[in-house]
Amino acid sequence: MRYEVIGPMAERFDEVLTPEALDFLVALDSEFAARRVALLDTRRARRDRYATGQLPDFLPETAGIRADPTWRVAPPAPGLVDRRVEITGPTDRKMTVNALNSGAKVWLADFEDATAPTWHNVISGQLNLIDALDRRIDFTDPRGKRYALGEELATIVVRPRGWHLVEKGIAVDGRPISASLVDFGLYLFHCARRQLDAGAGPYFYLPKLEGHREARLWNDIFVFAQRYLGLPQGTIRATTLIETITAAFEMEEILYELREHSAGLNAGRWDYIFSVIKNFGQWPDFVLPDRSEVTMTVPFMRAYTELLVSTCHRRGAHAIGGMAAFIPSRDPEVNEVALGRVRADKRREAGDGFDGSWVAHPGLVDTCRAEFDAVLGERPNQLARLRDDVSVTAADLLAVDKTPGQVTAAGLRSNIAVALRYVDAWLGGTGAVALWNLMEDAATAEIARCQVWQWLHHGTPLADGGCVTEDLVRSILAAELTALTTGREGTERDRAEQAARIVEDTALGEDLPAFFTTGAYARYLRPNRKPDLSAG
Ligand SMILES: CC(=O)SCCNC(=O)CCNC(=O)[C@H](O)C(C)(C)COP(=O)(O)OP(=O)(O)OC[C@H]1O[C@@H](n2cnc3c(N)ncnc32)[C@H](O)[C@@H]1OP(=O)(O)O
Ligand SMILES: O=CC(=O)O
Ligand SMILES: [Mg+2]
Repeated sequence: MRYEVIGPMAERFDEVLTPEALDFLVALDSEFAARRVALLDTRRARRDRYATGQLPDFLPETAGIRADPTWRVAPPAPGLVDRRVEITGPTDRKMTVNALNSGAKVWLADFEDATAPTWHNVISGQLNLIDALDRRIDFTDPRGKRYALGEELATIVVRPRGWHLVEKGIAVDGRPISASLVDFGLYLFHCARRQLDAGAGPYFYLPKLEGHREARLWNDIFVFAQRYLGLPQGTIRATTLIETITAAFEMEEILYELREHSAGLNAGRWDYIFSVIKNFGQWPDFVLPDRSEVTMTVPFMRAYTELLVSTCHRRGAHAIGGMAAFIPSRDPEVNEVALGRVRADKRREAGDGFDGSWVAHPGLVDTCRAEFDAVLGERPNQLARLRDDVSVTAADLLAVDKTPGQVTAAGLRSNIAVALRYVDAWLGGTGAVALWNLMEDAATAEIARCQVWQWLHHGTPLADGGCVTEDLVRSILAAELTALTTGREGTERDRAEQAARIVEDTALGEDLPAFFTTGAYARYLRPNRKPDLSAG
């Protein structure tokens, strides 16, 4: 097999893209690329079945795994015993230093929801991880602010991109390679030994899995990679995000497949909501109210998190909570509301038995820690707290019609504005942004554009009068585009117009595309350093 590096070699990229590291990626690709493609076909077929009215259920063929009380996942690895606060964020240099110094126990170094997958972001992110482990990442920014690693650093857990994405910057036999394999493979190749030397290990978060066969693929990749690199089997640890409705029916099986390498499950709430709309959005019983009303306490979300905690603890695995999207604000009143919402969210999670949770911003670390401290005290986790009181059925997981709330004109406008502005930022190379006091990333933007599609598809009535029509959506999109482009010239203006086209293509069509990122990446993000504005 022949590889070709298509992305340009910026300064020091040769330290990441060494011949040996590229050989490793090729070995991963030749062993696993076909299985990835087959699993993506399975995803499509499953979605087609849901389109004909079938609903998911717990699998009869794996009932034995669920009924067997004897198996457990591996005990927590060094650095992953106490995970009461985890900060997430992209891997640019400043965020890397800030996240590692934030006081959180874990940093989820994100190549997924929080990163726009430009070639530059992907490779420089890997370089930053290497530099952080070598403690040569300190720098002074143009404002004169000094960034330097402190003494007590968060444990790094890398989240590679999901199976749906490819990386065009590296081709194997003329095809773009799987983005998951690039992010996983480069990090493992360069950083596994560095992490072991530092007393931790190569740890991962696995995003957007749709079932246990995808977990089995990851497990087989881990076994192969450890053998290839001479690492003891079981060195890698992975926390799987349960962020699709289909994976919610296979939590036990996912833990089982990965058990030697598993570090638990995480409640990826935003992609979860996206997945519910994506899979069942065409059915009237699944129409959701305004995004702000789909909270963690509505019945179908509550069922999902309760099942997650009880499943994890029965198997000795960490249950990690999700992201409250509120971020600190410089406006004291707004800030107080945001902190209050985050506090309530983390209090509920700690009380429910989660072992820790996520924050999106260093300013929220203390809030999250205080809530988990109040429940955990000196204990590093609450794995011993079995939730035998929990009993969740398939109907509970699918009780979307019990979600209270309304669809409003403001909710529709907000979704259109968020989708447009987020996609615009993403095309410009930024994968997480603050919009109207909320953290928005790929998962939340997917909800926004899918809700527009869903309401349009059903001609959903608006609580304020009228209903959602194509004319209405187009007129709001046009107004939001005007607002966004005011004062912009040239390529900046072109980028906003591209973003509007992406929103149109992925929210206004007859069919609902599975991800906006796949088409937008194929068409607009070229593996050159600057976003390519000549496409379309
Ligand atoms: C659905 C999911 O998957 S959730 C997980 C994926 N999403 C994320 O990880 C989002 C992470 N959060 C972020 O990217 C950022 O917080 C944003 C974009 C939402 C807001 O960032 P900003 O606009 O820079 O916020 P703000 O100005 O308040 O930041 C203050 C400081 O904190 C830093 N900071 C903010 N968030 C983070 C973070 N997550 N990690 C590290 N540093 C951070 C900023 O870099 C800034 O540093 P500086 O003072 O040295 O310049
Ligand atoms: O990745 C997390 C999510 O909520 O989505
Ligand atoms: Mg997600």
